[in-house]
Amino acid sequence: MSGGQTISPELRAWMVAQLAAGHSVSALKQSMRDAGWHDDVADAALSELGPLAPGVTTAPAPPREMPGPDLSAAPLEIDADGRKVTVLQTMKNPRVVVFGNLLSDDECEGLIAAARERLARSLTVETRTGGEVLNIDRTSDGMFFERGENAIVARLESRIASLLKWPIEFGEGLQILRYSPGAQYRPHYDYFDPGEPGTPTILRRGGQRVATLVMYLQSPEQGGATTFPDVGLEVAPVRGTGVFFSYDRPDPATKSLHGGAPVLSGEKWVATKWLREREFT
Ligand SMILES: O=C(O)CCC(=O)C(=O)O
Ligand SMILES: [Fe+2]
Repeated sequence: MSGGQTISPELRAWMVAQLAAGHSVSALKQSMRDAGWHDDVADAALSELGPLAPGVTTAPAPPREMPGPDLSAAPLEIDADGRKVTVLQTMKNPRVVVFGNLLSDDECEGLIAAARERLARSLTVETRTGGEVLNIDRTSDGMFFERGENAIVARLESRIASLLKWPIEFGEGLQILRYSPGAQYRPHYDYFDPGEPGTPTILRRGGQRVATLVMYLQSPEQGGATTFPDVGLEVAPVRGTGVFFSYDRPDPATKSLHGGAPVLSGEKWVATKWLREREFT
């Protein structure tokens, strides 16, 4: 692209006015994205504004530290707190790593057994009170464990911290989801949408989510892959394995859009660990 010709005088005036009115660069970018601009074009337009908007830097933020396994020596196996976790597949953009031998069968069964009672209870409560709006985007049943709530959860959390080199305290409690036939989780981002009014409140508990580890506790018979529609990737939901993905900013450009494809037969159970920027309180 040739420099300096991206924006019309009208657009320039609008951008300057938005910034002068106190709107953030990211809000401006979101408006441009909503209007159909591609991120790289919006970035180029914003960088042209530089001299007109003193104090506003549009230079890319320095690379931040991110959770993730150390793959610098291309290991086939990683010792994670005493367990030999295998590296089955990796992708750079989006950042995706598929792990094998992440959990034992006993651990998978233990988590399911502990979650099952609570799922039953929470479903009863919901039906009785009519509370909790039915979410058509996610038709699985779910519950959360507290961090360190039982021995299996605690062991798994220290394994994850070692594997992904991220403090236990920066992780949310483990979420368990059960998908019956027909259930799915439509493609979504796990980070909190900066444009949503509730997001600043959510971010007070540990900042943004920066990575997700989905662990398969029970394979369905058919269906139920974890899909990454931007890159056409489908990860098979095989018990004991897991898929890790990270996103260094709350932006679709991370290509971290993902979902749980409909389960066609059998039941799929997953445990999800979300990692935050800071200590999650
Ligand atoms: O069930 C899956 O494969 C995906 C789960 C997921 O996206 C989530 O828990 O955020
Ligand atoms: Fe997700």
